[in-house]
Amino acid sequence: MIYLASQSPRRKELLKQIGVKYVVISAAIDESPYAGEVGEAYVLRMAKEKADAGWHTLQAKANAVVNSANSPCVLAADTSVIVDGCIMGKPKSTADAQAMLMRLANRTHQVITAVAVQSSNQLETRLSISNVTFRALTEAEVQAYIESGEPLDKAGAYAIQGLGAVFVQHLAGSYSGVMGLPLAETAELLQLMGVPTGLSSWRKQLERADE
Ligand SMILES: Cc1cn([C@H]2C[C@H](O)[C@@H](COP(=O)(O)OP(=O)(O)OP(=O)(O)O)O2)c(=O)[nH]c1=O
Repeated sequence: MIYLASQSPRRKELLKQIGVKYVVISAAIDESPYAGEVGEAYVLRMAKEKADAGWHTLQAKANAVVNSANSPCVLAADTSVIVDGCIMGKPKSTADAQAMLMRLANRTHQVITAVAVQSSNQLETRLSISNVTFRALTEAEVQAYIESGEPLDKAGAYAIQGLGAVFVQHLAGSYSGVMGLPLAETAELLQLMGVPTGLSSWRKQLERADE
């Protein structure tokens, strides 16, 4: 069992996809970048701060820790879109979303997701960097996309897993990482912490069948 310090529906869905059971806890932090902070450093700092805030929430609920069979751990992540060194988080308004999407049109940008797992004596992180190429976009189709409501809670104002997929010509990297939680890296961190995934229970079943 792990504690997920995230309100992102995508992160919940992706963890479920690999058969990880979790409990959601709150982890509110200030997400403003420092002056001059570069994308990789920023997302890593955000993921660590979310994991740390989640860990403090957990400690405040002492029972959860005491009653937990295994030593608990907190998982958090952060995703940003980077273009020309500029960090794009979630748009603050529809005008902001329009500006972001027009800036991403007809070129390649990076999507960086950091994952952090905090336990009582260990903090481990992983970084996933993907390159995504958008086709050319018209103002009218961007406007229609914004009216769908999809962009407003997504970094870079689009969802590769949603209608935004029609803008994506090429992806080099991790699909789940772009969506908010890189699953290869996440599974590796969970394995380090001794948290089972769906694959580990399949492995156990296969081992039992072999006996
Ligand atoms: C680029 C991209 C981002 N996103 C989402 C993933 C994240 O939820 C969001 C980036 O914002 P984040 O600040 O990383 O996460 P969040 O505020 O949604 O959730 P929390 O901090 O509670 O964990 O953008 C997609 O769903 N699809 C995409 O293609």
